Amino acid sequence: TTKLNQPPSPWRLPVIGNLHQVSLHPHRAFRSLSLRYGPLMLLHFGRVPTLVVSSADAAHDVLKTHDLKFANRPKTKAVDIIMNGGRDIAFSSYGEYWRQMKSLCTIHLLGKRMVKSFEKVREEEIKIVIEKLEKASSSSLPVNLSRLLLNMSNDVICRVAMGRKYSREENTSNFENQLRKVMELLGSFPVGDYIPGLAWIDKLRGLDRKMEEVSKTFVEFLERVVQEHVDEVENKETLDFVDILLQIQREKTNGFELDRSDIRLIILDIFLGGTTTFFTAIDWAMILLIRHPESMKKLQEEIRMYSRHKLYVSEEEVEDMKYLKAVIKEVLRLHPPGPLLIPRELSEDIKLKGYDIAAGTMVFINAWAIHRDTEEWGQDAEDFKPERHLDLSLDFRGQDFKFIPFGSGRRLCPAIDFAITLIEVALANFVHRFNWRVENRPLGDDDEYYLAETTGIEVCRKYPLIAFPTSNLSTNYGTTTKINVSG
Ligand code: HEM
Repeated sequence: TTKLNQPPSPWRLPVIGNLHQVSLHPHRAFRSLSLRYGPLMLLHFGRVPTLVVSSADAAHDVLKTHDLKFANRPKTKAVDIIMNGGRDIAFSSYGEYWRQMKSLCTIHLLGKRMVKSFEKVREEEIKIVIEKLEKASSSSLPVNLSRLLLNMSNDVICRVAMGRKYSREENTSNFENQLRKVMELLGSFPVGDYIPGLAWIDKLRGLDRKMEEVSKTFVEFLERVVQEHVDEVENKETLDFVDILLQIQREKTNGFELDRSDIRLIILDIFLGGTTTFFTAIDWAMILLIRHPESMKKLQEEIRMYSRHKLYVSEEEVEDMKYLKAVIKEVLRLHPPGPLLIPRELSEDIKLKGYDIAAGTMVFINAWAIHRDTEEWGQDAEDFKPERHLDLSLDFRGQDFKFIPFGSGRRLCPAIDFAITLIEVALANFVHRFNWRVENRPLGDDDEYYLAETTGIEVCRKYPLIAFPTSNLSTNYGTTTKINVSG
């Protein structure tokens, strides 16, 4: 090792390495360290060498120049138990199986034509939220907007993936709780992954048992859903993801060989990839707009210009709204739902910017830090300023390495259109129909409260957004079905 030129590393402790420096907010801890040690920094999580990438230039080298070599995901115990040994899209190693599953999802499930086919589902679910907001508005009561947005995200994904809501109406709490448990366990920190000698601690904490339990519950639930689809006889107007996957299984479309466990894993992946990310993006967008009234006003004016006299802003109208798109880009810049993307693993030894990086190194791309880099974004990089995107042709599809909320390269998120379409139309409607306010905090700690983050790899706002909607319409709404779309 004396001959190797390794990237700079902070001082580390025996056995645990740099684990004590990670903190509850790894993206923040990594940025502080990278300001001292540079944009390519080598840490050690127990026995696992871990490269942290914190500049657009270094991200370009990893995600573009050496994309193929960085295309694996690290295997963790949680992935192994819950995701069936990582035989799925998000976690499996780069290879033939992953290639097949990803192209199947990109083309058959998440392509533009499919996204369009679910327009009605989005509209219905957004109107359900609008109806609740109208009720709160007429009685001047606050709503737990975060809860409403999370339910909406869940319900859209449920209907798109499985044809109906397996949710609150019938025991959803069960389904939603299980989903939350999976997320928590996938983001948990099994000590044994990094320090094998201490794997007994995970057993003692009951982590292994919880993972096995949650995996079993999900297999049973998803198996029931797939079987219900097999047993269905009626011809459906709109096919959901399970229908399409079963069709592909029957017809072996494009040579895809799918078994039941593949179908179950794809659906689970869609839930894991979709639910919190949608919710997180809209939740941040709402609080940032509420706290920046000048941006809120500009956005409301733009929406009114394109959709005057309409009760519902359609997806077609949203297409031309440049300021709305700039707002969403700014939200994803400041608060990417996956601030460190999803970790990668290097498959062979390479040289990167003159440094030697060994095969097996785990890699975090600190998108959060890159999105706030003053060299790339200017001195006001920390400020919420949607205007900065109006003159930039910068896109989030993985070509501009200073802006990578959906990642880049082979592992790019396959659901960009799917995600952005819902975020745009939902935000346009909530902002168009209502004026919003939140109460000032009695202790004057507004920033600490409203901008606080959860811990872990997927980061949302910590505290629920309790807000007061005031309807912009005098119309009274009874039920969702009475809402007149054309106005
Ligand atoms: C605002 C919404 C979303 C954001 C910000 C987001 C972000 C990301 C990121 C950062 C990655 C990792 C990329 C990389 O390693 O380079 C990813 C991967 C992935 N996302 Fe998304 N995502 C969103 C919505 C969704 C939705 C709605 C779905 C499913 C319907 C989804 C499914 C996936 C899947 C399956 C992968 C794994 C791809 C692979 O490993 O090849 N995502 N996403």
